Amino acid sequence: MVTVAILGGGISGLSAAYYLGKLARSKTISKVILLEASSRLGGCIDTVRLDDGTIFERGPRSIRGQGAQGYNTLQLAEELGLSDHVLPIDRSHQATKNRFIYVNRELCRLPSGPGSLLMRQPPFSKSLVRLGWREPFVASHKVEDETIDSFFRRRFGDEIAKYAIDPLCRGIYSGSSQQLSMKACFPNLLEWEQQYHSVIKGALLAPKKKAPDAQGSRLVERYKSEHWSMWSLDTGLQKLPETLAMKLSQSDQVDICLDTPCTGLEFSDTTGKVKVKMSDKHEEVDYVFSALPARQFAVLLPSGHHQLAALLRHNPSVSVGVVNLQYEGNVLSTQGFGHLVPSCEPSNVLGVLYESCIFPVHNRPKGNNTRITCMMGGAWFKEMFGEADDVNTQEFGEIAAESIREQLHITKKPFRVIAGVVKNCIPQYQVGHTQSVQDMATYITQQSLPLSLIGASYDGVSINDCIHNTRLEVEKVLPSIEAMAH
Ligand SMILES: Cc1cc2nc3c(=O)[nH]c(=O)nc-3n(C[C@H](O)[C@H](O)[C@H](O)COP(=O)(O)OP(=O)(O)OC[C@H]3O[C@@H](n4cnc5c(N)ncnc54)[C@H](O)[C@@H]3O)c2cc1C
Ligand SMILES: C=Cc1c2[nH]c(c1C)Cc1[nH]c(c(CCC(=O)O)c1C)Cc1[nH]c(c(C)c1CCC(=O)O)Cc1[nH]c(c(C)c1C=C)C2
Repeated sequence: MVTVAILGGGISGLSAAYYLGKLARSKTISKVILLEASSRLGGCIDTVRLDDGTIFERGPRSIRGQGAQGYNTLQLAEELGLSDHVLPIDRSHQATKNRFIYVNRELCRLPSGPGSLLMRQPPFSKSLVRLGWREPFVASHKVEDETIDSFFRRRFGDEIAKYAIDPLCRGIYSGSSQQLSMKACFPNLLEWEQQYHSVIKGALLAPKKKAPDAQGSRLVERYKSEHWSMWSLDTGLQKLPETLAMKLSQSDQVDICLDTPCTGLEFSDTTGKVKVKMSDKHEEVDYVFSALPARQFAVLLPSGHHQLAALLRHNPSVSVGVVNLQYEGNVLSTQGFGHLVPSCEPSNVLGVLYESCIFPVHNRPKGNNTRITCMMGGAWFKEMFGEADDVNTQEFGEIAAESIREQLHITKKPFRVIAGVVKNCIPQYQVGHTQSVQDMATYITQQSLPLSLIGASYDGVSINDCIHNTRLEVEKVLPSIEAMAH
């Protein structure tokens, strides 16, 4: 009988336990222990549910439906019985179409849809078509990897790099386009440059990916027929890890241990087993899935594996100040998903989400009120606010309220402000990241370590990526885990 340990109770760790239970042949895995350091499951997914019915997200708020990864999460939601709890947003919704950047004290709508590519919209000096038409004629470079900023500057010019790509990197990674890796974050575009000598030509000529299979999922069919773009859940995204945990706790094989940090690992050459250390005890298991942020996993490795530890330390993770604000009345004059602030602007804020517009059912049910979330820090956290452990979160609330007053012209005072810091929450895939991940895999194979690395640190930070990559990894290693039973 085989025993497995999963380190980390975020969405990746929980998905690993779920797919092991779903895909393993009956009774081959006798026990799965999932260790979570904190007193809560879900990791970055963190919904605040207030007594008056208001729902705020401190972490992710929406999941995209597109592609194999998006379909997989919808399928998971359906398997968990969450179909009737899904809050969809369709492609014609304001939150899909209206995304803004705040430049020169103005909110500027980002182009969406083919028509808007032809129009000049501030802050751009020309239409995106006129800014980008030369790209197919720009000489291509054979580079292994480079920063996102350098790629877009050389192919599309400064304006696109500054006003489209820089804020995009802030709105997904809380990161700097001058540090993030093109190969890790936008691999297709880099490939198109190599293969077609142009991103635009690649977009037009590359064979279109076959539409993924809906796998018989009714929720995926609804996504397609109702033209959804993204979705959440009626009581917030936390319901996803909560329901996963509930489902897992119905199994005799799974043991979820909260407040139980893993403090170290030891790999035995003789038995092939792994000693999983906790503060006051240990467990011997046959296989380990680490769903921890890479740098936090690095410190758990025994000293003999310093080469793997060094690779795991390649990327930093950044902290994000998250401030949820609630106002009486409908104070938002601009409807949309939110706005991002490019790094060239003199603002402490990365972006502002117009939560009431995205998911109005999460508003306080009685009365007219507005919810807004402000995010700050990220790759600039230290230079703006100092060490994440030392910040005064009240100051964050004040900065957020002031930025909202200035950027959205909301002069009313919020009646509720919830400010906090989500520490080291988004990994920054720096140049060379893809190679590091490959080197980690090679090391694990060469050393025959009974270990899988899953989670946001490796191959995509979105919830979709975390769940889908975990599923692929479980499918890949399950035969060898099952073979240990004999
Ligand atoms: C502010 C914010 C907004 C986001 N918005 C979106 C969005 O809109 N859409 C989207 O798709 N994605 C979004 N993301 C990204 C997404 O939420 C995360 O990448 C994803 O949830 C990471 O999941 P994970 O399980 O890999 O890691 P985590 O959620 O970080 O989980 C790791 C877990 O390991 C635990 N742990 C740490 N050390 C130990 C130890 N020694 N022993 C045991 N346990 C340990 C931690 O307590 C944690 O619970 C957002 C992220 C943030 C921070
Ligand atoms: C300002 C900080 C952040 C905002 N959202 C995130 C951060 C760090 C995190 C985040 N947002 C998205 C993802 C998932 C990406 C995916 O592949 O699914 C993550 C990790 C979704 C997203 N949000 C914005 C964009 C352009 C995307 C990409 C996918 C999509 O097009 O839907 C824009 C955006 N993010 C934030 C704001 C204020 C904002 C405004 C336009 C906040």
